[in-house]
Amino acid sequence: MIRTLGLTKRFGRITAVDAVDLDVREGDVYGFLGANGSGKTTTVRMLLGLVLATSGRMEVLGEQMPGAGRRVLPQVGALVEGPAAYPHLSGRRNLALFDAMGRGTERRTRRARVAEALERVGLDGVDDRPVHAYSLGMRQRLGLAGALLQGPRLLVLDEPTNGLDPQGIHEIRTLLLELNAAGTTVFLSSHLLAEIEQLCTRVGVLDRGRLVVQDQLSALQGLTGRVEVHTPDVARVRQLLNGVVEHADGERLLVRDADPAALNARLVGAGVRVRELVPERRRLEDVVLAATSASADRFGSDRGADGHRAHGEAEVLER
Ligand SMILES: Nc1ncnc2c1ncn2[C@@H]1O[C@H](COP(=O)(O)OP(=O)(O)OP(=O)(O)O)[C@@H](O)[C@H]1O
Repeated sequence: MIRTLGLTKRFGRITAVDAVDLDVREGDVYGFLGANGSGKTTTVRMLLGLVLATSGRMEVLGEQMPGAGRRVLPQVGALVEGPAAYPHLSGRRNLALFDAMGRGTERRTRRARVAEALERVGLDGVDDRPVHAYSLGMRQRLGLAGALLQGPRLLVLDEPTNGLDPQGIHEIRTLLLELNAAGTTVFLSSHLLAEIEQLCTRVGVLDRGRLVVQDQLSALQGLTGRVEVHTPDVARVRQLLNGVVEHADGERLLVRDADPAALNARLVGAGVRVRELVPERRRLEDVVLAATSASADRFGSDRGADGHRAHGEAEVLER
């Protein structure tokens, strides 16, 4: 759905986007993650033909961009930072104008299209208020409604939950998952790890303009080769598994063992009361922080208890 090769954008001496190779596949909910200033918005703007690339190639829906923009963009719903609207007009009126500007949109069905888009984003009850009376969250929803008008094959959203309260974030997340289940590919940028983790199937991470990670979320959250065991019989487990208990925190132990079933059988066989036993998975946060060391603090979290680098693969990709 989106492929770029060596996509680069320079603003004078600043390289905002540096040789990025994006690979967004049909059916993905692709999370484009990066700290503030890492180049997300600039990339999104290039994909939509709003900014010209300095160098590199881009394909959207299988066609070369920006050349094929007239054919491609009507099939792409977009929400880029700070959606614009006429403040003195209602949300409904704004959407009708927006729809009228779209290519080949049928006038006869406009009213129904606008009503459906307003309903989808939960604005149908307040649609006659002028937009200047909208909260930031309502404006964001209106922008999203605009992106949905044409029933797009691909949605490109720059920080779609910006300014929304937790309830609003939950509603947008549900909406995006519904749209995706109905066949829409979603590409969204965010600086929020938790948002990406809850929503996305595939993840790309930008660090100072460079794509340092790109993989399926499930692969990034791969097994660590450790098993987390919760038990009141901590001393007994330590005695039984001499040397492979790597970490203990109260009744929670981390055991170096790649076979949870065998471990469980051994512990239970020895009379240990096992409350919970799960294979440990890498956290997206650790993968991202390992790959973006210089900007770690900008994601607003620490490196974890032992400060370790989580994953060799991410280190290879690191500059
Ligand atoms: N029009 C411009 N002129 C000069 N520099 C720019 C321009 N647009 C962006 N930049 C610079 O390019 C870099 C990347 O900016 P960009 O807005 O793409 O990042 P971002 O990841 O979207 O950040 P944010 O989350 O804060 O929106 C920044 O250093 C920014 O200052």
